[in-house]
Amino acid sequence: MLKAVILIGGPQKGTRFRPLSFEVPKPLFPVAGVPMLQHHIEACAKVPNMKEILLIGFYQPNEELTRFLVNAQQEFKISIRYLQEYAALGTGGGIYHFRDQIVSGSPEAFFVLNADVSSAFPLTEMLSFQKEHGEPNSFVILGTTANRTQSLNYGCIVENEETNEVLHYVEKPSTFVSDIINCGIYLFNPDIFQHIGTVFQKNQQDMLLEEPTNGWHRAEAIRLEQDIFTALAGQGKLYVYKTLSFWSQIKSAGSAIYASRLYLNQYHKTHPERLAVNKEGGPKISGKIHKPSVLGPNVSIGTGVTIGAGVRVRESVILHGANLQDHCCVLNSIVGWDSTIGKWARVEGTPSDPNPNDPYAKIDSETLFRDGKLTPSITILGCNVTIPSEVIILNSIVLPHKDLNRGFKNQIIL
Ligand SMILES: Nc1nc2c(ncn2[C@@H]2O[C@H](COP(=O)(O)OP(=O)(O)O[C@H]3O[C@H](CO)[C@@H](O)[C@H](O)[C@@H]3O)[C@@H](O)[C@H]2O)c(=O)[nH]1
Repeated sequence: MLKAVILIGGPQKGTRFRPLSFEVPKPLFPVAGVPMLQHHIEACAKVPNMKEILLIGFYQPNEELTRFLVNAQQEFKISIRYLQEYAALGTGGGIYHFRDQIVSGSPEAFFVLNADVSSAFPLTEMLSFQKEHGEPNSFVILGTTANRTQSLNYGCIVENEETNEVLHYVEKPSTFVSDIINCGIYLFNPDIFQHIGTVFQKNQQDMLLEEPTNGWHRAEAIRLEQDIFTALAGQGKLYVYKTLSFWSQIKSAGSAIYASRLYLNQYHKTHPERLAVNKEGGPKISGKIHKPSVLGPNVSIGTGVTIGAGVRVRESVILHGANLQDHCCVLNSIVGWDSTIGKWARVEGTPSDPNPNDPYAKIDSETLFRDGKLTPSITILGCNVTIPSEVIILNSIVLPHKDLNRGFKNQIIL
């Protein structure tokens, strides 16, 4: 029997997602029309013999999360539970803290997935790889290739090219180590807890030797990457399965639009019913869309959205209840819940897509500011924002409930 754990983190971590994360926890933000996490859950539920999915994080359970869990359990007919950490315990500390829940029922193996990635999730392939390669109780990291410069933003893996054993692991190195990067998707078995346990014991001893500190939970804060993988590399225990299928991180709102595009491409095969097509009997788009409007490519429209005549939308996410009035234009933007864009207004952002001429390029999740200036990025309208008619909003972030009276360029409107 198998299980899966999804690491959903907690509120402090979603800062590059503001102001969208004010309304909805980042893991529930819609990517390609469904909550980010649903893609993980769908992939896990498809794996034969999968018995349970555990979400581990330090969000306070709220109505939105509970509703999502109840709906997902019904839709995917699998047990899904949320386990809340008492503090941020890191990527290894959370699974260690809840190890009894994970090993209950004696799963022979379990997946661990970072919530903030989009992927084709080749989980069954990882299982077959584990059976064919490596020692019976070895662990598998999903890897992909990045270009040299961007590899520094990820965990980097040096492998034995014949056996795929991980010989060397460095988390976000400062100089080039390898172009194989960690995708944040792992296949473990209960043996992993012995390794995490050793680090926990050591942390506890170190703490006893130190001056009393304020973080009493520090021994339990353990990072899989730096504390576990680095030590396991070269021990014949850790292997890398390299995928050629799509994979991208979702750190910023801009990368959510890019991830939507990746999933929408996949929907042609996996979920054609979720795609709008221009034909009789095609999927019904909720909301009122007038004929001369042009939507796409890569546009997701939430429920209850109203779109007037002659509207143009591309590379954007329109969240539920928004109202796009006649002839407005929305490019590379996220339009928040219940926001209104006036007639002939133009809301535009700058995409941060990976270089299309480099097959190994990844999306750069830029910081908000560079050299004291706002980095041009997609435009984000928080919820319930009103943009007047005939103005231009360019590369800006508008906080919720703003009623703008003119156009803005390269600004955060508080
Ligand atoms: N439960 C829990 N989850 C956490 C915690 N800290 C982080 N997470 C979750 O763990 C995932 C990794 O988050 P980060 O710690 O921010 O790491 P990162 O910069 O995304 O890098 C990781 O992912 C890359 C791939 O996207 C890897 O390349 C890299 O090696 C590393 O694993 C995210 O889904 C985040 O929500 C924690 O204390 N508790």
